[in-house]
Amino acid sequence: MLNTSLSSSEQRRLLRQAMKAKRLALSDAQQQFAANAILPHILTLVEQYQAQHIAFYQAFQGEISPQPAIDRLLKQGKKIYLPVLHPFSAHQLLFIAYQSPQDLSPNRFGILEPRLDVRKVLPFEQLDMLFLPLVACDKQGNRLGMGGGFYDRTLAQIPDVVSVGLAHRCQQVEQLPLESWDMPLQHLILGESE
Ligand SMILES: Nc1nc2c(c(=O)[nH]1)N(C=O)[C@@H](CNc1ccc(C(=O)N[C@@H](CCC(=O)O)C(=O)O)cc1)CN2
Ligand SMILES: Nc1ncnc2c1ncn2[C@@H]1O[C@H](COP(=O)(O)OP(=O)(O)OP(=O)(O)O)[C@@H](O)[C@H]1O
Repeated sequence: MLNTSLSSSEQRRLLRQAMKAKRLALSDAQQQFAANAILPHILTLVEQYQAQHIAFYQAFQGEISPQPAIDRLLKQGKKIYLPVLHPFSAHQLLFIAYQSPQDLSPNRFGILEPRLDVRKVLPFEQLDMLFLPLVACDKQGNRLGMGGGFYDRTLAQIPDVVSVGLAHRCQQVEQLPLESWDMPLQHLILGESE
């Protein structure tokens, strides 16, 4: 996978392109299968850490969907949050409480997010667990995202949060080309698509 004649940023760009295409090529049935396959692993980790305030995301462009877990954890009385693009601060995320699909509208990338309501913003330090989407990951738990640095910045600001990457098995490579600011994940849950 690594081609040493290319710079790290060029390798990362090419890997992003290839892995986004892989994700998008999965059928609806494969997506459904994978989303259900990760559900028990998510529930076990939440139980293990006794997490109360938990952030997920709304899947887009072929990302593995955490929706079955969101629905189940809401029923258990957990507090669920979703990332919202900060209105003024570039490349920063806020986490807003989520209760139902009616709370959501698309942001500038077309990703569904809760409407910004200052009363629903969670201070970073209160977040117990953060489930993150990714474009590619490796066997050491390193993560490559969409390239905005949103989650790397967030993780740098919440060093104590339990970070869990969610992905399709086909998004894992042997070793990612890394940069100094990359934040490794504590856990990785990979869904088989069939
Ligand atoms: N589901 C989900 N939500 C998420 C993320 C994510 O990766 N997945 N993010 C994780 O960071 C943040 C949003 N970051 C994003 C960064 C880049 C692009 C994107 O489509 N970039 C285009 C260029 C578009 C443009 O410049 O206008 C591209 O890569 O082609 C989308 C989301 C917050 N919410
Ligand atoms: N903690 C940080 N503080 C400031 N800048 C950062 C930080 N982390 C990453 N960046 C910047 O963000 C940009 C994108 O980083 P990178 O390509 O690693 O994003 P990514 O991990 O793919 O995206 P994301 O984290 O949003 O999923 C880089 O230019 C990097 O310098």
